[in-house]
Amino acid sequence: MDAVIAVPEPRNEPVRDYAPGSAQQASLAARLRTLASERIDLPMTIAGAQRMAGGHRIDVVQPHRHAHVLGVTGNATAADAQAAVAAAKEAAPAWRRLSFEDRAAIFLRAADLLAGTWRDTLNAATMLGQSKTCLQAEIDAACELIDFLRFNVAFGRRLLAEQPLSSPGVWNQFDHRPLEGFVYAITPFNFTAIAANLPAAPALLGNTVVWKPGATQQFSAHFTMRLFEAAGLPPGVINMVTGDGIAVSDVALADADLAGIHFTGSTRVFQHLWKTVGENISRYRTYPRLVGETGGKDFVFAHASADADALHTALIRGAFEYQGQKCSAASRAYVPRSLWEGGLRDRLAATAESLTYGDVADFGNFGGAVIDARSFARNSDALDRIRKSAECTVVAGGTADDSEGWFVRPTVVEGTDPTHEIFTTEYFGPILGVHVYDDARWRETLTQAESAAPYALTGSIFATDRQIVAEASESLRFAAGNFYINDKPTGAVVGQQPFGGGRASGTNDKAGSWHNLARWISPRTIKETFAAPTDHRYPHMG
Ligand SMILES: NC(=O)c1ccc[n+]([C@@H]2O[C@H](COP(=O)([O-])OP(=O)(O)OC[C@H]3O[C@@H](n4cnc5c(N)ncnc54)[C@H](O)[C@@H]3O)[C@@H](O)[C@H]2O)c1
Ligand SMILES: N[C@@H](CCC=O)C(=O)O
Repeated sequence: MDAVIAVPEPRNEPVRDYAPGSAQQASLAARLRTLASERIDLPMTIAGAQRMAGGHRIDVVQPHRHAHVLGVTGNATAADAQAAVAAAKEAAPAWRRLSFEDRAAIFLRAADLLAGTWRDTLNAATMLGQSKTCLQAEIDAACELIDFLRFNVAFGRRLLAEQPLSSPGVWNQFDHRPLEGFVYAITPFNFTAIAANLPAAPALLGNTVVWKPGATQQFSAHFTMRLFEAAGLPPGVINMVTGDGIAVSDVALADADLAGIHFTGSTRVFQHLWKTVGENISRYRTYPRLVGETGGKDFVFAHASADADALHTALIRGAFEYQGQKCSAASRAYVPRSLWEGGLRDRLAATAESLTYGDVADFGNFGGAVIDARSFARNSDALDRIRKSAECTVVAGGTADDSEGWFVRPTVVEGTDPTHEIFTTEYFGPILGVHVYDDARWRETLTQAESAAPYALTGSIFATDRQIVAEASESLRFAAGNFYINDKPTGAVVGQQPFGGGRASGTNDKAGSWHNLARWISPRTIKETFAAPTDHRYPHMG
């Protein structure tokens, strides 16, 4: 078709509230019961074919009831990885020849399916496999993923429209090529939407992908792959391999056609991948694009002029929603003594103690369990150290129990030393460190907080005094890629707060924005001259 096609104008997907007695809650509860009653195979998908990975078997369980196995997956071997890389290469020519509109239609259809008949399935899988409450699943597996799919099409269309100037007699064009080679997408356990977006965004722009989800997210990743297929994704465009990824990296990072890594996860793993690419740099046909969004130690800085009610709610939601397992979670707070001793400490402690963590299929619970035994050990070991530390006072929580699920209680710790590990280390659990400062020392405290941790992902300032807001915003300019004024540091919405951070938090390529999509194209500049010169001599030569 000869036309410049407009794409549908995206709007953020409305969030359902699943109120008690609603048809929405009843329908989701029914899907939860069905998925929990089955024990399914969680295979790889390579060139459109499903088969179990060749390595050892891994049980995928409900974190809040770890004896309950939802499905069984396998660890991908080097042979599995080679098959996935080969399938991505094989599918590439036909996929990149399809028009942008044809590719976009597949992902727009996936968004519509997810907004409709697939919504309960992906939400229920995310609740059971990742221990999210219905609201936390809804804002992730439904709304954020629908938004990624729809907004990326609009951002992609805008990128393709970007063309160079042409002077008289010349026509200059950008050919927005996909990368030359395959993209390796490696995704974290904590967001179903991120896991889906990391392979989908490069694929939209004509790349083919090897996707390695986190093993503990494999239950919802399985249904995400089925959703893409239902939307018409051709075989080989996204090839999903399962397990820990070690053998997959051995193969993919050594391949001459590795064109990019799209990673979200811990800083440690991303640095390992980057170093390996560096060691292999002379093997590659082209320099691989390295996009990684990684860890955080996200802060809330409160000034004495802050609204105490808003601050209290932001700390509770920011630190303890999804058990503190958002990369954006508030895990360190700086609070003036007047507010802390004026009631905030007691209120925060009482609310934290009242939060119910339990089975997420019980819609009355505020949260669930942390993801696995490794996370439980990391958090309970930290609590042991905190309890023994002379610089720390546990104000709420401080306990953990893994007898049925990997439960860590919402914990508030007052710390006198702002260089203590509670202000510098990412625990990825429900532990909030609070440093209480003398009101007059807010500026020194702000300066210390700015670089207390190596990360720079999210952060908030709470103040009603505009001078303070302006000064803090300037002083903290490089301390967070997503900065919030009088709001919690979590809950970024696609198209509204493009997400990502700097320093040890990543390459800040802003998932769900044109900035990220630009990393998955390699423009070719074409100059055509209509009346080419036919005399090599210049006028100044006489
Ligand atoms: N900045 C962001 O946008 C963002 C978003 C979500 C999560 N995170 C971060 O992710 C972390 C939590 O997620 P996680 O526990 O899944 O992270 P992780 O780093 O443990 O794992 C991430 C992925 O890397 C894989 N992996 C590990 N070693 C590998 C290797 N050698 N080769 C290939 N794959 C390998 C894992 O299996 C998983 O799929 C936290 O640090 C959190 O801050 C960041
Ligand atoms: N984008 C999410 C966090 C993603 C990381 O886990 C938020 O803004 O809360």
